[in-house]
Amino acid sequence: MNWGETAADLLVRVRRERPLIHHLTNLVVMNVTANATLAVGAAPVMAHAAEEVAEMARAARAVVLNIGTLDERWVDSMLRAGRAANDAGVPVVLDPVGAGATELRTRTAERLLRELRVAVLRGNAGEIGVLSGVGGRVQGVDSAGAAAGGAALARAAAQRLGVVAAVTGEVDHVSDGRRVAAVRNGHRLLTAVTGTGCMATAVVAAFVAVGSDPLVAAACALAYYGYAAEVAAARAAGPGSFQVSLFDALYGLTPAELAAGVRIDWVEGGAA
Ligand SMILES: Nc1ncnc2c1ncn2[C@@H]1O[C@H](COP(=O)(O)OP(=O)(O)O)[C@@H](O)[C@H]1O
Ligand SMILES: Cc1ncsc1CCOP(=O)(O)O
Ligand SMILES: [Mg+2]
Repeated sequence: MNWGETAADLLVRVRRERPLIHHLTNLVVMNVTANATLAVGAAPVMAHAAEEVAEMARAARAVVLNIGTLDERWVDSMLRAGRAANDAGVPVVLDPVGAGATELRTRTAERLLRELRVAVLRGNAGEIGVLSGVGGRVQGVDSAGAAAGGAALARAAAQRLGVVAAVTGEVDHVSDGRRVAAVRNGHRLLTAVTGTGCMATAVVAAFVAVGSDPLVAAACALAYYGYAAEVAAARAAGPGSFQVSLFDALYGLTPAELAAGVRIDWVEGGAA
């Protein structure tokens, strides 16, 4: 499989089709994830009201559920949106922000995974470690480590939870329970800006909206995002200018540049 060509094709499709991405997301990243969705070439809408989320989810090409600043009403809206998306065949992408840090977050992420069909679960190692049962620790919204490495963790999470699991970190690992891909793009400045995991999830949703294989779409999305971060870091003086440059790089990368910059390989199960 030629990962560079595949990622470039998916980027072209996002920009051509401009899929609507319905986000139920947190108060911290509401604006930056809408802008990341736009910079990729997709169309964001943020909608939380119980009265409208089912209708909006049915009209979308992907739904993002992000529990970063959850409360009871938002969880109810997430379940309604997720059920409508499942019924309409619209993929659901879950970001379990802070699962493992508090009971509420852990229980809510588990409930969403139990009651909905989640296409892609994107989280840090601690969050996925907790939710998969492999073991992990989470402090606030950050990973404090997991009981297994990324590849084993992604595979176990996918198998146990019935999802494509995308475990991010210095290297990202994406698995459907059989195949595991490693994504080696990225830059450490991503750890110096809040919301960069949530933005990664938004980019994954845009690629999953146009792709037929959620593992491949998620891996290509993370490579694109990580490569954009590499380009942005080269132009940045620190976290502030890096965040601005990241939007510019996501927007400005050409498919040919992406094809040349992608660093993905199969760790297990994929064709050569
Ligand atoms: N040490 C690192 N070096 C390079 N990229 C990283 C590093 N840590 C995380 N990233 C990247 O930052 C983004 C957010 O990942 P992560 O920090 O795991 O999520 P979260 O912000 O949800 O905890 C991902 O694109 C990931 O690849
Ligand atoms: C700081 C914070 N607190 C609640 S949500 C949030 C943003 C977390 O974003 P990310 O997981 O992408 O760093
Ligand atoms: Mg996060």
